[in-house]
Amino acid sequence: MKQQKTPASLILLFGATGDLAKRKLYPSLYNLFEKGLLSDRFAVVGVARRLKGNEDFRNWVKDSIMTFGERSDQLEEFISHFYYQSHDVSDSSSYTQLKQLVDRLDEQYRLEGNRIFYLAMSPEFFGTVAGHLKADGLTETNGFKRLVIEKPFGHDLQSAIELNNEIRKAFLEEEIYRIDHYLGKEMVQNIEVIRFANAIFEPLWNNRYISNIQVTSSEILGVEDRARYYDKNGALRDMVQNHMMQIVSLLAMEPPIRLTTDEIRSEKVKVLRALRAIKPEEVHQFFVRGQYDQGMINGKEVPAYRDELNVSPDSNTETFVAGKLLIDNFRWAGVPFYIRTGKRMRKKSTKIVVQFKDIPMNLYYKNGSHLNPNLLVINVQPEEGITLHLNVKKTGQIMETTPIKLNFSTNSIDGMNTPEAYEKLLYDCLRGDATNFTHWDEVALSWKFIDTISTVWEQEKGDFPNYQAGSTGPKCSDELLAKDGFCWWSDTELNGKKC
Ligand SMILES: NC(=O)C1=CN([C@@H]2O[C@H](COP(=O)(O)OP(=O)(O)OC[C@H]3O[C@@H](n4cnc5c(N)ncnc54)[C@H](OP(=O)(O)O)[C@@H]3O)[C@@H](O)[C@H]2O)C=CC1
Ligand SMILES: O=C1O[C@H](COP(=O)(O)O)[C@@H](O)[C@H](O)[C@H]1O
Repeated sequence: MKQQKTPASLILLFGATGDLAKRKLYPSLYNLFEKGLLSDRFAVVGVARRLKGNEDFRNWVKDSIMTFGERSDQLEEFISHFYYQSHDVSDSSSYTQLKQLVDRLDEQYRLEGNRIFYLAMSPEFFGTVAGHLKADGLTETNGFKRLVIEKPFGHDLQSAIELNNEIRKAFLEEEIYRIDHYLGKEMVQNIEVIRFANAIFEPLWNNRYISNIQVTSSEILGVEDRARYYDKNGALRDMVQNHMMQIVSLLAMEPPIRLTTDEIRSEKVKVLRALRAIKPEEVHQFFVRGQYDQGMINGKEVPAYRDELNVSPDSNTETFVAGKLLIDNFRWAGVPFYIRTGKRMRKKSTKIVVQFKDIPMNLYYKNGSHLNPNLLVINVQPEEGITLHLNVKKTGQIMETTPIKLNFSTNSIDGMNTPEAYEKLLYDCLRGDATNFTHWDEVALSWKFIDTISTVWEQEKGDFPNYQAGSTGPKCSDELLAKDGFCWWSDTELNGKKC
């Protein structure tokens, strides 16, 4: 099917000089433009404080694309659609002027009143901006209006409810696009296709045949220059509440009756509703945490988390989380979903491993054959693809088995994938497809689950630091699986070492 062009639209980008806009949004929009997927009738208005005017802004965007994207001869034409307003979002008087600019561009580019409001700035401003957009008439338009909102969506359930109530005064739920960039990743989107387009997987996709599922997202990076945000949030809120729980929902959901936004979301929500709530006294049994110490990464010494800029020297913030989730429904009763994420780990890798149950009997034991469990590995990044681990006969005279891998890999276009994820999500949002954005019900249910864990962790001092930068995380993470008789399928194990 040929990809459709997006409808004529205006993108009003708050936080136009920020890191996210520069590294991800401009290169992604440019890719859409270059591929001919962006309507010729588009305009972008950037809002921030530090630049002076259109010219300054266009150079800024150009620089972003030349640094983080690919330059081509269409760049000048692309940036001619960019406009800027220097504006402090807490200053109520600036919105009238912004409305005039937006209305003028609407006419100039024949945008039919279609408006995307993208909030790529600190969450403390989300409510204020949404309120002004309505009060000052920017949301009064004949076309569509959509609010794209970045993470974090709240700090806990209560703050998320408050934020949601604020933005709902100006936008309907179906007009709100809550970004979870993992949902824009090629292989995360592929989970659904692997499951629902292959007769060999779906009949086995349940507690009769699967022993456990593991989702790992490890990063080499530390907190970089985001410590002010990160130290108040930690890995549980930064990665687990959103990305990891979204992946679990996609792995565990029932087949939707059709591939519409509502049907898919409704199945994901059912998974989150079936998630077994952890009681405060059970937190240690189900979740463990870590914080990195100094160590070596790629031959370079890196500091401990507590020595990073803007991190408190006695910080109790976790940079690593591993947990066990149980889904109490007919399909998944008794199957643990293990999740693990951490900063300053040995490798950048996001991977899902589905471990199938052992067959009832090993007929080949007499020749010393150890049968490895069958595994389906979904490589999300940096490699993209799937690997199926099977046992076959070792070539030769005796009936001996040997493990093999059937491998499908698609080389990722952008190495780390993230710009591509934003490109897909921007494209979806412009076309009004909210499937790969999180619904309020999903946000609320995942905060409800997470809140018990964070409350317990905040009340107790973590035994930190407890893992070296450049390692695979703290010992307690391995112990979490070992007590259930499993181990993490890291690269060494996947490459033949026994688990
Ligand atoms: N960076 C990333 O990789 C990711 C970021 N996010 C989320 O995206 C959002 C933006 O993050 P990021 O780009 O890193 O943040 P930055 O701190 O880099 O950028 C913040 C932006 O907001 C603008 N701004 C700040 N205060 C005001 C104000 N009072 N009035 C007008 N503009 C203001 C800044 O511009 P100026 O100073 O010129 O006014 C700047 O453009 C956050 O919610 C973050 O959690 C999510 C995932 C990844
Ligand atoms: O949302 C976030 O994700 C990134 C990791 O994203 P990836 O696409 O590189 O896997 C993480 O570094 C960041 O802390 C978090 O806010």
